Amino acid sequence: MLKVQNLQTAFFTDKETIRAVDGISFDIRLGETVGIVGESGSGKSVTARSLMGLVESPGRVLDGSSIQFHEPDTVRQYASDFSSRVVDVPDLEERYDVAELFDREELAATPETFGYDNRHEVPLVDVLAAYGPELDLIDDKDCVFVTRRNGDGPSGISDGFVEITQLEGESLRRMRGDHIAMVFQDPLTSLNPVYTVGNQIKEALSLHQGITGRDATREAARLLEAVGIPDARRRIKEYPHQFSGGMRQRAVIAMALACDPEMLICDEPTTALDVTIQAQILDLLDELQDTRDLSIMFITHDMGVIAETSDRVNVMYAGEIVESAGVKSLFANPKHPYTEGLLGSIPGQQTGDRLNTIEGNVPTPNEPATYCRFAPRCPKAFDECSAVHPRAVDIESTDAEDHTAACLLYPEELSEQQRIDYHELSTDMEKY
Ligand SMILES: Nc1ncnc2c1ncn2[C@@H]1O[C@H](COP(=O)(O)OP(=O)(O)OP(=O)(O)O)[C@@H](O)[C@H]1O
Ligand code: NI
Repeated sequence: MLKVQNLQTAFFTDKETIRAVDGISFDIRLGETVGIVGESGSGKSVTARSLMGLVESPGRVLDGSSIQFHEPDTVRQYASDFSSRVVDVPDLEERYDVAELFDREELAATPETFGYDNRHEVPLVDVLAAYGPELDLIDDKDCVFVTRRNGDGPSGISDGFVEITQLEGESLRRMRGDHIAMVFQDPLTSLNPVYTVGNQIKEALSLHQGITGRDATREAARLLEAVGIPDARRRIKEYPHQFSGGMRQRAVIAMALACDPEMLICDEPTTALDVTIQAQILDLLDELQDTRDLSIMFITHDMGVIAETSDRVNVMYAGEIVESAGVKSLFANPKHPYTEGLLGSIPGQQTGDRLNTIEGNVPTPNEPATYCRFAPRCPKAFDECSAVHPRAVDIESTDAEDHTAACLLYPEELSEQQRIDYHELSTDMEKY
């Protein structure tokens, strides 16, 4: 559904360049919940804002980043609404040899940037999505999405994606409302205090689904009921301040659903709520996901919440993903010392009487990562950790999902010197 590759988002301030998101890759499949977890300042919210095209100056998503939204109906709709922006992949594949593109100077990437060892394996579409304009393969302004055809016109499109980083104006607004919706920590940022809750939901219905008048009133009440607000017909006439915190967050979720999105991004949606209400909201999201086949990206700093919500998890630290795994594998077999630290700080999980938290704070990533950013806080760090940047290593998984950890302790079966070479030289594992 969503494929994020080498996403880099930086803030350019007078003083420094903050690499808030520094080359992360992950994907989200249809109907699944993917968790993003990490301490304050690790880059979770900037990741979410990047996916929504909501990064504000002095920040921007850097060239070479790719965010692909794959959903055939969406792609067909965009192809018909923005027809000058279609790129025909099979046609380009006939004209360009991917391996040769890596000889060009404009391609500031290696096959590894795209997740491949060998340049002949990299699909042209991946290069196109991130570097199409730089390589003059596609036009800078026109081409926002890429399709594979097996027939003429939008109905002939069988596969493809919308490249979100290239969207602007109307096409971006539509992606944000119609296809990806967001729920924030504080429901009051999404609700306008001077309009009734019902009117705000009706506004979203009109804007994104073209439902107006009495139909909209009926639908708004139905949505409030669906998110578990009792006496919905009466409550749509109330203002946000007449709702409790938990009810407000339910109303915000109803507003998000009024757009009928395929994907929901939840940025700490329950952090401001007390524990009982938090559990109710998590149950609600779970139920909505089942009934609507929603894909959810769930951001939290709380490993306990991850355990309850997520199918797969990406652990973020200082702008990077340091570990990625299925939720069972991550909890049963955490590999990165940072993940171990996060798991150790779940209340109720401590051994002994001292609360087990990680000392110190997330550093501001204001220079390229040439070493492990967690090393200064890591109980298992050794000298080379401050000199070599670790890359993601495949770990044997305890469930069906891929499991990777970016840490110089792995691959475990190698000697320390071999591991350092492996990370430093990006050598093929087969060499060992
Ligand atoms: N508008 C901005 N200008 C400059 N730096 C920013 C801006 N927004 C975010 N940052 C920086 O980007 C980094 C990541 O911030 P982000 O908000 O994504 O963290 P987070 O993981 O969501 O943390 P939290 O759990 O506190 O919400 C931080 O170092 C932050 O200071
Ligand atoms: Ni945040």
